[in-house]
Parts: sequence; structure tokens; C-alpha cells
Amino acid sequence: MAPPLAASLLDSLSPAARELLPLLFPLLLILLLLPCLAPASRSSSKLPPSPPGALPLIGHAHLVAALPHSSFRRLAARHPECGEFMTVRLGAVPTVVASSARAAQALLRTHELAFSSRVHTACVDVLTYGPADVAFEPYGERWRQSRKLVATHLLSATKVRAYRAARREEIELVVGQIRSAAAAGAGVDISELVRKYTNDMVCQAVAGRAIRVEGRDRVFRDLINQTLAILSGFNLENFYPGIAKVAGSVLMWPLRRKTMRLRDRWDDFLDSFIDLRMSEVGSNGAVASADDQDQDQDDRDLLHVLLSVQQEYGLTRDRIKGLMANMVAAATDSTFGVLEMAMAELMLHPDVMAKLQAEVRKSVPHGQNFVTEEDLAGMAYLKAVVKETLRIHPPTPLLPRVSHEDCVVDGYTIPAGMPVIVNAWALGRDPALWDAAEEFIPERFIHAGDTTCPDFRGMNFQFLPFGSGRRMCPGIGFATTHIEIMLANLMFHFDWELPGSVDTIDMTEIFKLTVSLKEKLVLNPRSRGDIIA
Ligand code: HEM
Repeated sequence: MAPPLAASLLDSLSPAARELLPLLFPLLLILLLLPCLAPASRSSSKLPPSPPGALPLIGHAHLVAALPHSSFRRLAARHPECGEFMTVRLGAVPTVVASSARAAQALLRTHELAFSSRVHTACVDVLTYGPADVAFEPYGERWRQSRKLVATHLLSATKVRAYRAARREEIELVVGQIRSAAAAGAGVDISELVRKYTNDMVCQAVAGRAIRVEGRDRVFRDLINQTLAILSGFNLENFYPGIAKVAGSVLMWPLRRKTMRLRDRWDDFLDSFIDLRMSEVGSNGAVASADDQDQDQDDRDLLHVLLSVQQEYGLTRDRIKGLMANMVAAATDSTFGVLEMAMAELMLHPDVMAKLQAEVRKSVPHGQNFVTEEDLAGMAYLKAVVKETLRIHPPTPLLPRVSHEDCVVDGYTIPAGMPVIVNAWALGRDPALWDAAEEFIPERFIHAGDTTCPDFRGMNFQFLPFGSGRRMCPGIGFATTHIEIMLANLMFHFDWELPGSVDTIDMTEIFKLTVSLKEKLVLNPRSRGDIIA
């Protein structure tokens, strides 16, 4: 999953390492050739087929461009023998890519347990405190415990409901900002507005309202951006683990130093929250801030809950930090990406936008000037628009797993420890499974009474925006509630136009583990002043 690999590799080297390169080269060559000189391993002959074009040293990396989901689909389509499963070599690492619904089902359902871990590297370990989070923690008892904690105390339907008032407050702020822009005849940066909204909401749910004080929400966003940049950038360990092991201290020094500095910033930031809460610990050992005392139990943020069960669950401080950082990072860009893409698609499809606005405006009782979460229940077209956005633009286009035991899948032997990727983006656009697969047509999700209409809860393998199986996303309810209520209000309050100088929307994507638009989405709002008091 490299940006053009050779260039990134050179960029990542320190000046000293670049000077050493001629000396290191023979060593690198021996390390790279070792697998070729060794007798073929028992299982390698049974790996899925590889597309042609692999080069010495870099394998298929030159064929994988900045949008790996799109490159993998192109490779699979060009070489029919690779259409379901293929083995691509990224640097020295063979990786199995699944590109069909049948292949996804084989990995994520039939052999679900064998593929329920994730690859992690030294950088991931540093940034995830171990790993001590949910997303990178290897499958096992500790992962189960962490997942249960966040599923119960952050992501359950009751908890999501408890943040209804905070959501409303946040959306009213956004609507107010857009209304001011509309009055001034100015454009609004939708990308920035919805990114801030999702980040603020998840930060509040994780660390409480104090997050907004002194611009700390901005610090959180910056930390997430830096973390995603490191995790999605070039890392020698991902492509040449052998070399990284032997010569890593020289070659990886710049990246390790950058990662450690970032981790120090995470530490300072998260420790400040934890210290503040600890200073509020009551005499009975229970964590209760002045704010919390009159808070409903369901309204307590994740940090509060983690501290109150710290002893019972044996949670270390690092684990608490790992879980907090993971929730904010996993929630922000994915949720924001759907809102941004939905608005972009609606602008490109004015007929869909008009139909959605009509549904939303009709569903809100006369005289009411805000779409409430109760109103959402009747909005079938809104839900279809969100689903269609998730189908055609899944914000996490690749589902990364690793096998933790040798496993025979469809006649191929995938050895323990091999990275496996399900290309969820390709599944959602497979012309064999979807009519007019490249078109944005929300109606495909609202055939009245049709129970075959695909759902995104992990059982329809042509539609996996949230993944599938025990590692599937635990944040579905949290995400869809935040997306639906914001989108409905954007449709209710405003009509939308492209800025005068622009005649279409640039849908070019950028990939940083999640996908979003490369250029920010700027639109001109027009207020529906007749409705708003
Ligand atoms: C539209 C928004 C979102 C999308 C499309 C999305 C998608 C995904 C996907 C595809 C995975 C990998 C699943 C797999 O390997 O099968 C995942 C994992 C995860 N997501 Fe989400 N996600 C979203 C929002 C959220 C939110 C709001 C949270 C939490 C507040 C969250 C927390 C997580 C966590 C913790 C994992 C790791 C689960 C594990 O490994 O056990 N996500 N998400």
C-alpha cells in the first residue's frame, strides 16, 4: 500500500543513511535474495496467483499507486486468474488480496477466526500503546475485553442516544455558521465543518466537554492527522521486514524518531485529561467530577468509565490512553468522509438532492425549525442516500487482516502471519453484483418489502463498508446516527449551489487508511429563511 515505493523509500532515509546506501546495498541484496535462494517453502506454491509484472526488489509495488484500492481492482480485473484472490508482493512481503464477494466470504466468514488479527509494526505499537487499543490488538482475551468496554460504554444504542442533546447543540452551531455565510453570500468549507463536527462529537463522548476548552479539540485533530500520516506513509517494516530487523536502527531512525515525538505529544495530551480526572476522584475511589455529579449514568464519557473500572479490569494508564486515542482516530475521518462524499454526490445529482430535501422537509412537523432524531425514523430515502454513499465511497476501502494460523482457503494455502486485504471498495462496485455499479442511485436500497436489499451489517459480502465478523466496526450505530442527523439538517435548512467560479466537483480522492476528497468541498448555501425563526 505504498505511495510510489522507490521514491518514498529514498525520501524516508536520513542523509547519513543515504550516504551509507552504497555500502549497505550488497547486504540488502543478500537479504532480499535469501528467500529466493532458500528451498521453496511448504506452502508458498499454494498461494493465490500473482499478476505478472513484479520487479526484483520491489515486487508489484510500482503497480500500486496512491489509491491502493483502485490499483488492486485494476490488477484483479486485468488478470482474470487474479479476479477473486491474488498475491501481490509489496517490497518483500507477499499479501493476499480478495476482490470478490465470494472471496470475502471465504476469508471473513468461513475462516473468520483464522483471519481475525491485524498486522502491526513497531510504529503501530508505539502509537497504540502496545498495541493496547481495539483496532490493532491481536485477537485474544485482552482484545475481547477492550472491545466489550467500548461497545458497552461508548457505542451502545443507549450511549449513542444519551448524546442526543450534545449533537443538537453541535449541529445548531454548524447551522448558525452556515446561515451567517449564506447571509453574507459567502461559501462554506463543508469538509472542514463536518470534520470538526464529527471530531468534536467523538471527543466529547471520549473525554467530556472539557475537550473544547482552549482549542484542545484542534490538538486532538492534529494528533490524529499526524498519526494517520505515519501509519499510511512508507514504513520499511511493512515492505522489507527482514532488512528492518537487521539494519532498522540506521534506516528507520528518522521514522522512529518522528513516531516517538508524536507519541510524546499524545502522552502529554492524554495525561492531562487523566490527571485532571484523577484529581477529582471521590473519597470512595469513584471518579466523579463536579460536572459529572449531576450527570446521568448514561451520559458519562468513556474516560470516566475507564477510570471507574480501572481496578476491576486491571487497566493500565497506557491502555486507557490507547483506547481513548483509538476511538477518536477510528471515528473521526471515517464518519466525516461519508458526510463529505454524500454532499459531493448530492451536488453532482441535483435530482437526488431535491428528492432528499423534499423527504426531509415533509417529515419535520410544521413550525418546527430543526430536524430531531425522532424525525429520522420516517426518512427512508435519507437512509438510502447514506447507504449508497457507503457503497460507492466506503471511507475505509481496504479491510486489513492477518492470518494467525496456516489456513486452506479455496484450495490455496495462506500461511500464518501473512497479511490479507479484503478490497471492500471493489466489492461495492462489482458490476457482476450491482446494476450500474459506478452510478450513484440511492433507489437501489429502497425496494419496498424486498428483504434481499443489501444491508451493511457484515452479512452481505458485496457490501462491507463496516467490515464483517468479530473484527467488524463496533461504531456503526454511533456513525450512522451522527451522519443521518447532520445530513438531514443540512438538507432541511439550506439549498446548495456550486461557487460561481466552479462548474463541477473534483471527486479525486486521497488515501490515508481512510479516503476523503483531495480538494476541500466548498459550497454556497442559501437559507430557507421562511422556515427558520
Ligand atoms: C461511517 C463511519 C465508519 C466506517 C465506514 C467504519 C469502518 C470500519 C471498518 C471497515 C473497520 C474494519 C472492519 C474489519 O476489519 O472487518 C472498522 C474497524 C473499527 N472501527 Fe469503524 N468505521 C466507522 C466509524 C467508527 C466509529 C464512529 C467508531 C467508534 C467511535 C469506530 C471504531 C472502530 C474500531 C474500534 C474498529 C476496530 C475493530 C476491531 O478491530 O475489533 N468506527 N471500522
